[in-house]
Amino acid sequence: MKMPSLEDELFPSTPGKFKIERGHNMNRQFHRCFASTSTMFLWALFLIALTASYLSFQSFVDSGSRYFTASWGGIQWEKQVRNSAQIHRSGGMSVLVTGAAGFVGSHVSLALKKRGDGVVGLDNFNNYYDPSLKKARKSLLSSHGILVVEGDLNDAKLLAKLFDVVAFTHVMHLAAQAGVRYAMENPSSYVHSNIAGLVTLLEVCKSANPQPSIVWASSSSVYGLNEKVPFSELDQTDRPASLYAATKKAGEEITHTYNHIYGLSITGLRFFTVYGPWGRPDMAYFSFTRNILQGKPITIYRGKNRSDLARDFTYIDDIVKGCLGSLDTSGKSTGTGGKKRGPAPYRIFNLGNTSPVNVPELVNILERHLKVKAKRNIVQMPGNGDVPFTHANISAAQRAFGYKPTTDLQTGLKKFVRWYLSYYGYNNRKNVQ
Ligand SMILES: O=C(O)[C@H]1O[C@H](OP(=O)(O)OP(=O)(O)OC[C@H]2O[C@@H](n3ccc(=O)[nH]c3=O)[C@H](O)[C@@H]2O)[C@H](O)[C@@H](O)[C@@H]1O
Repeated sequence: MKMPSLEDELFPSTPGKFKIERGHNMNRQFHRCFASTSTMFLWALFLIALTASYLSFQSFVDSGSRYFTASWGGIQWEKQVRNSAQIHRSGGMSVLVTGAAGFVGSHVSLALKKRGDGVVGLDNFNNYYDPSLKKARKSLLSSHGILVVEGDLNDAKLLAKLFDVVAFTHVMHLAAQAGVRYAMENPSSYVHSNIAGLVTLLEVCKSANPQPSIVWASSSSVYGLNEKVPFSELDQTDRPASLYAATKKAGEEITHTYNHIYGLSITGLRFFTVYGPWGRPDMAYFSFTRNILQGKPITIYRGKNRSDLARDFTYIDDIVKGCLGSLDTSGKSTGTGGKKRGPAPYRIFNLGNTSPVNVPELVNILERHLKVKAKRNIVQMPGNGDVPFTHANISAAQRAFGYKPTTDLQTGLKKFVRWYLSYYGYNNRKNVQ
């Protein structure tokens, strides 16, 4: 005798069994047939209802998770983005400013808005330095009608959405992992923002229709071990002294590729140690000010043979003028639908002050403005990516858009100290990291 298979057990109404009954009673067969048809109908209905409720649940979960995990999206949000991007002057531009809650980003955003351009900011508000300072900058921008969207450069969906909502004419790309010495502590953050984030942004820009023109922040640090002064854009830049510098140099090569293949208009700006109000707490002039006011010692690095280190410190307002000049003269991208239609501009400019000041002199100026003596701790410069000096040749930027820095370190630091004291107070009541 054949043993019932597992299949037989699960499906007792096999065709064979049904066959036997059919031979005995037609009436019963009819009823059974009718009964099984209506059962099948009910089952089908049940399955349809189940599928429909599953699908609607899924879409609820999808949209719900968007609302719970992302701070962007929705009709209201799109309206805010459009308002912020609105142009209020003839011949104006709509600019996506990345790193808008950062030091340079917030200043450039305000300057653009004030002259009637549309601005939408993007910033990930990371905690490399005190995020409350970034939030305060965001509030300042918001009071001038500028929206800063919270999101990361590597979020391609968010970037694409922003370009869906606004046909940006320009991108001012200032978001980056900054800081020369921190690269030894957290190398991957430099790759994440300065390489991966840059490529994500360029991918979205190259596919946008129309393509925007891009102006972005490179760095004076790309000159690395270059000793020829002042530093010219034509000098060698293949000997970076830090991973930070290497990622900025890589950015210059990567943007060149996108210019070459896709026809994106690119301008790279090599900033020289930018300082000023609303600045970065990780930079020397800022942390020195905090320590001097708190009576704490400051560490001053010294180079080979007891030589002082020097920087071509550049005041923020001069940098802002350079950024706006670059945007105004950037020329158009030539691609559409990800295809190049002709050659597009590729430019690199130094934006410096052209008069380097050594670090002990920077401290002297701060002492005078703060009316407090610094406790100086002078040590040999550690091998952590620093370069002994920087000095910009700015003739290329001068020719291209009349760039001419006008603020010396003495004047610029006075403005910085005034801001610092009004923001933090003499007792540094706000927690500066
Ligand atoms: O020009 C640039 O491209 C770079 O300028 C700065 O980098 P850096 O010039 O090193 O600025 P600070 O960190 O403020 O240092 C200024 C000077 O003070 C010195 N320093 C710094 C910190 C310290 O505790 N002691 C000290 O003597 C440094 O060695 C350097 O000579 C910025 O931090 C970078 O993000 C930027 O890209």
